[in-house]
Amino acid sequence: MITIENLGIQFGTGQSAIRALKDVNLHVGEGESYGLVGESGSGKSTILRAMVGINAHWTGRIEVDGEELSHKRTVASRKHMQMVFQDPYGSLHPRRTINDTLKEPLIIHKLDNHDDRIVSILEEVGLGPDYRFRYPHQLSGGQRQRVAIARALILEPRVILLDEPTSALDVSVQAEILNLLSALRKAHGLTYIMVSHDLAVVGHLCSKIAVMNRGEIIEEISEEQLRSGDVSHDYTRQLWTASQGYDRAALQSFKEFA
Ligand SMILES: Nc1ncnc2c1ncn2[C@@H]1O[C@H](COP(=O)(O)OP(=O)(O)OP(=O)(O)O)[C@@H](O)[C@H]1O
Repeated sequence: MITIENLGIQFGTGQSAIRALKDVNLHVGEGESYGLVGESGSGKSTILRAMVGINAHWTGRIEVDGEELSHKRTVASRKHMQMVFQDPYGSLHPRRTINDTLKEPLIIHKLDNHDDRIVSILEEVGLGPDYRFRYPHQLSGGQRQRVAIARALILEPRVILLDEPTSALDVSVQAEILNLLSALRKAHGLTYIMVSHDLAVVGHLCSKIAVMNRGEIIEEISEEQLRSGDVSHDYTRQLWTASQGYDRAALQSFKEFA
């Protein structure tokens, strides 16, 4: 479904140039959920931004659903690949009702039956029709992120790119949103790429995970490796230990205390 070959991006020139991506290669099968983890600045979001055309000066090859992407995306080509951002408040217009927010992509992409589509998508993301004419500030963080997911889903895309979709939320709400994303993927046969700096969050949703460091994928790990911790790269092991994190640390300190 998604194939990326030798993807490279440089920001700036000369001495101040940053090679944000260096020959990134990855493949995501149809209906799969693929995670990108790594510390801040490792290049995770840059991959998603190149795919949706926000970063347009990439080199290499990106193929989605059998179509090779050009550097400039057309409206039609954007419909099938939607992105959900980290900050649901920042990504929703404060003076637009939820109805207006959900209607906008339908108008841009010339889809009909606006009312039916809006009511049904709100229900799918767990928000009843009462929310339809509210403004973002009248919703909780989790509810706002549900609206952002509805906005992506209303165009019936095949691919959704998730850029830290839960990191602005409380831990209990994070799990709800991850469960919702997982259910939607199964119900609609969606393909996901999800970025996070947290291996535990990505592990909740993804069956394959690429670990990034300084613009490169240094290791790709499977669900089984994630469970067992059988990883080869030291950096991946550090991330894995941190994700097992606090139970073990707590146990260790308990032993020391005893
Ligand atoms: N538009 C830009 N102009 C200049 N440098 C950029 C730009 N976008 C990203 N970078 C740089 O590219 C590198 C990768 O950034 P990117 O946002 O992809 O990292 P990330 O792994 O997603 O980190 P984070 O988790 O903090 O979002 C960083 O060094 C960043 O400063």
